[in-house]
Amino acid sequence: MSHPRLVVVHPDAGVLAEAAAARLLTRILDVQSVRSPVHVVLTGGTVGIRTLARAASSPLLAAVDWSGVHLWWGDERFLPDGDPDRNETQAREALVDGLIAGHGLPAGNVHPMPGPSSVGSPEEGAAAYAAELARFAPVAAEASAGADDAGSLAVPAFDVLLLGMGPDGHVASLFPGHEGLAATGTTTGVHHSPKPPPQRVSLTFGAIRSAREVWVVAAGAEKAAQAAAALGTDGAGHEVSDVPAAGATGRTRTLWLLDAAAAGK
Ligand SMILES: O=C(O)[C@H](O)[C@@H](O)[C@H](O)[C@H](O)COP(=O)(O)O
Repeated sequence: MSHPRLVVVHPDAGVLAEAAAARLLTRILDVQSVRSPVHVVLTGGTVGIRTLARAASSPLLAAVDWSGVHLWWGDERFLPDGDPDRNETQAREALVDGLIAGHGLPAGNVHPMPGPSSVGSPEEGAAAYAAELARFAPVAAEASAGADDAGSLAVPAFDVLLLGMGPDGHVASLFPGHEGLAATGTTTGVHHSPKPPPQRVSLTFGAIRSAREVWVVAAGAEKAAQAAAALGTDGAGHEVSDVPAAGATGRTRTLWLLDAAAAGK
């Protein structure tokens, strides 16, 4: 990794979500002052969704030109459209549908990962999403810049990629010891997820690491051990296969936004 991770600790999960939301909106504003469109990857999980809900309540919301923003997902639970447990459903309820209804976000700029309502398997969903990602990929040269694995990755130039982290150190739907960790390309189907539901679709590490900035948001004492392991502050060496969050790095910046409990304080 060519740059250090920046760790910012907030007193509690509420302040963390508020600060992450403000940071996200400000980052979108900064990016769209120099380029458009802006590509943001959302995450599921309680902290990720709470961050979106706080963004929906922010006065900064109206400062963003949402017509030039595209929203993607880092992973999705392989559930029917509209299922309340889908990351997309929760994100739409928290923020996205309000952006479409009242802030000029084009519905076509929202790119959910397919589920069983439209494809037959997580693998089919992964393939369909890879094709959608490729539709928005910049020229191959830029797309491959900074990608870890050889060859260009056909994904948009993600400006901010949000990730939650599970107590086992998973990010997106890349779980310790799972085959998805080694997946090449941009997306992968996931089975036997230790976190329900068992079937999912996820970006690969290659797609995650292609992002300009990767932000990991985590709260709660149950995350402290894996956060320390991922950040290398527990004094032990850890393989990414054991602590997937350790492999979540951005091309220009990797930001860890924690509450005090997840920071072990
Ligand atoms: O589909 C999911 O569940 C998420 O994408 C997953 O990666 C989540 O972000 C982490 O499990 C953290 O979730 P919490 O913030 O709820 O602990």
